[in-house]
Amino acid sequence: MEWNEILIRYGELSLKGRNRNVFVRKLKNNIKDAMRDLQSVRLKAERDRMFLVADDEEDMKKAIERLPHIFGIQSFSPVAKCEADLDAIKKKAIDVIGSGETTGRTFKVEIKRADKTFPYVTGELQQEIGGHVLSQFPELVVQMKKPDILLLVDIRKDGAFLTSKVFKGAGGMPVGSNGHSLLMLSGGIDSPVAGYLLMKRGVSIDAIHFASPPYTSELAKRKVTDLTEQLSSFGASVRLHIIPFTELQQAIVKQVPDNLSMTTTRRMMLQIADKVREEIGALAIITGESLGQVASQTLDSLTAINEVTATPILRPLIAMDKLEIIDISQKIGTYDISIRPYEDCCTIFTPSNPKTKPKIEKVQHFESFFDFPPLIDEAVRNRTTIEAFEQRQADADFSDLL
Ligand SMILES: Nc1ncnc2c1ncn2[C@@H]1O[C@H](COP(=O)(O)OP(=O)(O)OP(=O)(O)O)[C@@H](O)[C@H]1O
Repeated sequence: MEWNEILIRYGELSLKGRNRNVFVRKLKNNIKDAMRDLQSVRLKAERDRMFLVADDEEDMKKAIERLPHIFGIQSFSPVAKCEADLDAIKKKAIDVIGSGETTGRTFKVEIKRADKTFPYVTGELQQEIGGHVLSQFPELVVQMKKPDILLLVDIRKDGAFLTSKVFKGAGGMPVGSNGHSLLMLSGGIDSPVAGYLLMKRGVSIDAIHFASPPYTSELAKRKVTDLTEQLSSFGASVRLHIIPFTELQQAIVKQVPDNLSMTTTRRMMLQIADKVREEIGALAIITGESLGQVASQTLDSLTAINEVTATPILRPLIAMDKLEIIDISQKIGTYDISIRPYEDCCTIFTPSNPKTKPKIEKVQHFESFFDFPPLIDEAVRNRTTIEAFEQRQADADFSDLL
């Protein structure tokens, strides 16, 4: 079956009143971005829906594969086009219905006649087309309420457009329509899920990762770049900042008693993240923390860690169970990357008996014997930023075509 265009429905976007133009524009850009290598793809945005047109059949197939990942789309339907002529419509209706399962299904035809000059009234058309479909697929049963197959026939000036399949979109809001944040991305299971959930609410992200070579390997870094790439498939590219953290971790191990070193490590990470956040103009920091999961994630620990900044810390997983988090990570394709067995900087320096109720004054006391701020600034300065996922140039080259 050859589809000529895809009808894209916005869902939540339609609730957004005054902001809707901004949302639609963002969504359009994100779709363009995801399709930038598909030369024949064009987009037409209307008030409450968008059409993706592709002349090339392969491009159309790829577009159908990619659309379910893009936030802000509620559902989409591939559409077949024919001449606005009753016989042509009847013929096309058979192709469209025949492209899916018909056994044991209920069915209904719905007509939309934007072209009022078309020489049949809606009731007549419904009967003609419905009768023809039933003569070819006698197994179908007509049902007016909630049919399994709804054949939509939209008659416009430039032709008739038929569709019968509705694919579920990713929902949520277009990435970038709700501000920018910095995700602390560890390489574990949780933080990629945290990033995904905020992206789903329309937040665009940069990611920051703390690496401690030679204690952490190139393969551990690769894991994080792969996670970043996977997150980039949800509607907007993610830039990754890799922080050299070895010197600071060694200083922490020397200066701070074993049972408080995890708290200090987190406080240092957060201060570095906060400086990077400021430099890139992000408004909040996202982490994959979930209450009670490990010693550094008790309310007391989170309070002691949080004390170093007034920046909002978004913790979308805070009340989730590990199994719920794993379930999402499997669905979004990050789980298999996260379970690769390479050590994270925190795992290697993990103390044997970290305090679950660290006292802020004690932590501050031990930190005061060493001049940490210069090391923090140096780590921020010496970061490596991977822009590979942005492909801004590619976007710019392609934008004229859309
Ligand atoms: N090396 C790191 N680089 C960047 N962020 C980190 C790093 N280690 C930890 N974090 C951040 O701190 C959060 C808590 O980390 P921790 O290791 O305590 O928990 P976790 O539940 O194992 O999280 P994850 O599964 O994301 O590693 C992480 O979700 C992440 O946001």
